[in-house]
Amino acid sequence: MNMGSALGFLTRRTAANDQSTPALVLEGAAKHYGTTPAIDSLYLTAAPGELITMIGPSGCGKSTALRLIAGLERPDAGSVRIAGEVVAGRTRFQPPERRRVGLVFQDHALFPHLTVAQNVAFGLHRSPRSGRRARVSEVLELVRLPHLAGRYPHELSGGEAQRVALARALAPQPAVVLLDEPFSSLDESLRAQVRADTVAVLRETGTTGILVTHDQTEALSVGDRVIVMRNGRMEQVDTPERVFEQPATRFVASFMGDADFLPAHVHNAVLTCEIGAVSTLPGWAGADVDVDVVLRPHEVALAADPASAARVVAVEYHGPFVLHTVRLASGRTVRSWQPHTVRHPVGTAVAVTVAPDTEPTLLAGDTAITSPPATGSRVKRKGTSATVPQ
Ligand SMILES: Nc1ncnc2c1ncn2[C@@H]1O[C@H](COP(=O)(O)OP(=O)(O)OP(=O)(O)O)[C@@H](O)[C@H]1O
Repeated sequence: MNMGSALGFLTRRTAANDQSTPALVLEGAAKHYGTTPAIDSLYLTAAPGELITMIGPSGCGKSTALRLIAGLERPDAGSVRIAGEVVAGRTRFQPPERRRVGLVFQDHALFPHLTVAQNVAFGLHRSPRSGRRARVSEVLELVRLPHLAGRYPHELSGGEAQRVALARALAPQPAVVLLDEPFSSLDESLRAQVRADTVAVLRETGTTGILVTHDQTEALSVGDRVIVMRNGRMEQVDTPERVFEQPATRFVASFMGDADFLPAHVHNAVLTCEIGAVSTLPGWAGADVDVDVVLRPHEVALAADPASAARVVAVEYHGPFVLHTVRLASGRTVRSWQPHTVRHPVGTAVAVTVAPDTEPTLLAGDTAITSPPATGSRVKRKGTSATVPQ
């Protein structure tokens, strides 16, 4: 049964879901440990009901960001506002239990000595006693576990425990639910189902969620927006499509999916690189400039060609597709996805081209550009630099 479709009668939109008030606002929130900035001036506005995924390398500050929002850490600077209320700022600090925030962790963090129902009721100690039992039943219904109300955590499967953790987080009707790698302890087949169920419940209840993940596919497929973090900063906050198709920086391009970078040149509005013409760039007619072009494996086409200097150097079978790595004449490599029936053996000479209609990202230095750099500015390429002609 699709859990989302069964939930209509349980939907309860809260004051926090007032569409005019952002569920969460970070304004310059920062946190240092000693001299290390774990979080460096974060700005974010999350709309009611929005689901935002957060991804970045280990140590980039994802958990610290969640801890600041939850009230488990005090910001050194900036403020945190939840459903219109300042909960951390220059003169104010609300402890976690006074914030309208729910938490779901990777390890579920259920109390082992309490039953499922008691775990869910735990967050309701501020609610009138009379309504608690009904609310516990309601959220257990929401996660499809009313029949397990009397069980203890050790009697639950991983997926069930995660749904109880979600029910507990949602019981007090928080304005924001923070989910810190909630599915990473589940095995792969279960993960997809629990993830779909969790997203359905968040959507159905109109709850705003910030979900930290290490999984790129999860970040792109679950989020209305994706935050890509790096070194305590938000490198890009954007829709999944733009994060993948129009990465703002070299780092985002390489972190979110496979990407290869080739030196390229724009002249007469045509972008060319070692493998030939890539695309035309209307609006770049006057530009004569060096850039780097970002190529993703699905954008690179291959054809056996004995006359080509490019050689296949690795072939990886991934099931639905086969990843070919090709060394070009320059020694640089690019990767190409081929359908699962296509296998160019290692050593095959191949012609490499860019798939038609590709609109690749261009980089000047580490930053993506969508228009020609200003005349006379310096365009830095990794390891080189060039001056845009006057
Ligand atoms: N209590 C602490 N004391 C000192 N340094 C800390 C503390 N907590 C985190 N840090 C440091 O702050 C930085 C950010 O850590 P954080 O746990 O937020 O990263 P993360 O992105 O969640 O990492 P991961 O993906 O590995 O969980 C790291 O350099 C970490 O070593």
